[in-house]
Amino acid sequence: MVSRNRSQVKDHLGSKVLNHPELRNTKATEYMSHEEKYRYNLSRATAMLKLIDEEGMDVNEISKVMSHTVSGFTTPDGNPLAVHQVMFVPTLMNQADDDQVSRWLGDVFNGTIVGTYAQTELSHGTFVRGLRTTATYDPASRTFDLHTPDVSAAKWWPGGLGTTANHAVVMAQLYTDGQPRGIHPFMVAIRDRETHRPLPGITVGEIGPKLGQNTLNNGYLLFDHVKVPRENMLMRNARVNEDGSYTKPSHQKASYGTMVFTRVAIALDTVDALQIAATIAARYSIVRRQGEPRDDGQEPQIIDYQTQQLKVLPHIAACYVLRASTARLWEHHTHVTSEVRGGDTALLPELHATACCLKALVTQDCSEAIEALRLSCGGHGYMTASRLPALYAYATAGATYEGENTVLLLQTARYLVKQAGGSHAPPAAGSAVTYLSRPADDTPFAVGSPAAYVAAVGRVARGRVTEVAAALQADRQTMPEADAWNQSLVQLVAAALAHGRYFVVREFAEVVSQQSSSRAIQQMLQLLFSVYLAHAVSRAEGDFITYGGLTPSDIRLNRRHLLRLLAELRPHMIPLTDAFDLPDRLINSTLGAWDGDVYRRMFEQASHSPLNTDEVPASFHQAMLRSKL
Ligand SMILES: CC/C=C\C/C=C\C/C=C\C/C=C\CCCCC(=O)SCCNC(=O)CCNC(=O)[C@H](O)C(C)(C)COP(=O)(O)OP(=O)(O)OC[C@H]1O[C@@H](n2cnc3c(N)ncnc32)[C@H](O)[C@@H]1OP(=O)(O)O
Ligand SMILES: Cc1cc2nc3c(=O)[nH]c(=O)nc-3n(C[C@H](O)[C@H](O)[C@H](O)COP(=O)(O)OP(=O)(O)OC[C@H]3O[C@@H](n4cnc5c(N)ncnc54)[C@H](O)[C@@H]3O)c2cc1C
Repeated sequence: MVSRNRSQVKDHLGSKVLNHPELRNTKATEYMSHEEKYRYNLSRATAMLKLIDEEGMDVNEISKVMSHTVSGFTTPDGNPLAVHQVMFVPTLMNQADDDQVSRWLGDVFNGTIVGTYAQTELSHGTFVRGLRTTATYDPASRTFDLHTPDVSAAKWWPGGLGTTANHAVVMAQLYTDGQPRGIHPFMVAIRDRETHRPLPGITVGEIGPKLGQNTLNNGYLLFDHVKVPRENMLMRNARVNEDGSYTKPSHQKASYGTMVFTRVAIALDTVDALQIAATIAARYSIVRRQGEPRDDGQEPQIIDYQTQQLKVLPHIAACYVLRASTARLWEHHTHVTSEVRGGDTALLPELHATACCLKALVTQDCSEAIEALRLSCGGHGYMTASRLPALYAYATAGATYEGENTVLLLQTARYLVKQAGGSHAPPAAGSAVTYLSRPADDTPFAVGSPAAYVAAVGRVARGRVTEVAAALQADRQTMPEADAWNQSLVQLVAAALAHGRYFVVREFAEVVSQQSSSRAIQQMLQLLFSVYLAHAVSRAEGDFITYGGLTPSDIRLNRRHLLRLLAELRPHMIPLTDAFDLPDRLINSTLGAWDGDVYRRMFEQASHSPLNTDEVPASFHQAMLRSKL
């Protein structure tokens, strides 16, 4: 099938999903039980999977229909097949060898095999090398013995594991010839394909309610000496031969590949959630009027308060800036993956560093922004029907899963300090870290010049990285490595975030400079960029004085500049959010519909409360009688 770019995909497939016979009629799920919600979301997830199969979608198309924009409509409480689609299938495609792919993929695509990615355990998520599920090879029977040594090593969290999947890619410590060989992936049947009952030796179930995403169907899993055929270790990278001899992978972290992919997907996707939240808050801020009437006799629209502009508008700019850099990362990931498949792993370390950093920066920025946008809607933003709480719950999960953000930023920092100290292979042409080995960009700071802001963001990144690299180097002379590293953790995280910010603004500077189809569009992109940059400086004024070359007077000027820019952006707020092209059914918010009919919608949703069915609910009398009041 011919590959389509992302925006074409949206036009082509968006309407297919919205008009699909099994998807077009939605139900409110707020008052459903846990089980009813699961059934509703699972049946819709299954319809989506069939659609993906029928359409023969490629990975770009799948990324669109699995994106939060669409999946918030198809599976509003979390997709129990998300991990199957986003992690299980890609792991098979990239880590199974050709024989294994042909053995399993037919059954995966016809829906006979439904899988999950079972890595995290009760006592270990972050420290993957510390996982304690074992896979011990026995050359006599040519099987692996999968075993959970105690309850703390139970797999805990995998999405879809609870009650949905019948297979799992299990990440386990491999032992051959009595030697530990590190973490490797194994394809394991966990439930019977016909009856769906757990197979012998398997204990499996669902972990219980969470802050949000309650039908992701996260589960637990324990193995009691479960025998798995040798052919079920995924063998594209490392191999175990029949006699138990072991062949190492071409890259020591080849088995971590799925995590890199998912981090890239999460970074891209969390911006979708921000776009929805920004659209809701923008529309509500126009409709909502409150305060002393003005000359025209009307109470002011809340967006005309300067404070409200600061709460809403920078996040609209962030949608544009973060969308550009995450889309670029997605393309770069595709390129590097094909190089790695061809045996060239040279670009992998930097891809890993960038994916870690962007996943962390984007999920942190987006969850903070969505919470700010929720607060900007006052009391009504607290209601489930505004959709803002669920959007927050979604974005903040992204700060934890697929690598807790602090830990991922430390991976990036490790790469950066090595680059700054010259102890890593020099970066390839076009690398995002060449600035570390060049003199600082001394473009003088000038309010109103995006290029000057970008240079200052670069000086902050360079200053943060080189400073912490030097501190680390000095500490290494006087204390053990682990202590020296721990001594610098806070500064390392700040350095990685500063690097991420520089990456993001350079990417957007390129987007603005390359935009040539319309002068008006270019001016609008420049305005959005200026808002993003001025806001970035206002959020980290200390850094810009310490490392960025700004003076206290520049900081004061920037504060005024930001507020002026916000006033300039305000008339464009609605067209800029309309441009996200989100139909009401995808936004699904009482506050964020296109027609602005907020108050009618709020009453309409209240009418669904089961407590309003009878004038006096039976439960009231029952509870009063029991409490002897
Ligand atoms: C198609 C679909 C598209 C869109 C759909 C939309 C969105 C999807 C949205 C939602 C998805 C749904 C649900 C999400 C479900 C989430 C699932 C999970 O959470 S799965 C579990 C994830 N777990 C983690 O991420 C664990 C985090 N920890 C780690 O990754 C590792 O422990 C570590 C922190 C990287 C450390 O590893 P280790 O201890 O082994 O390594 P060192 O730190 O010692 O480093 C040594 C060396 O290796 C390099 N390195 C580490 N990792 C990688 C890598 N992945 N690739 C390349 N290189 C790597 C590291 O940089 C060091 O290099 P050196 O300095 O030595 O040169
Ligand atoms: C909704 C959801 C879905 C998930 N889905 C899956 C799934 O499908 N499959 C799967 O395998 N897993 C899944 N997970 C698990 C997830 O990947 C882990 O929870 C995540 O990687 C964080 O690990 P942790 O829970 O061990 O956190 P911890 O590491 O225990 O984090 C706790 C604190 O310790 C700090 N910390 C830990 N190590 C360090 C360090 N080295 N340096 C500094 N600080 C440190 C962290 O910064 C954090 O503040 C899911 C989790 C969630 C919430």
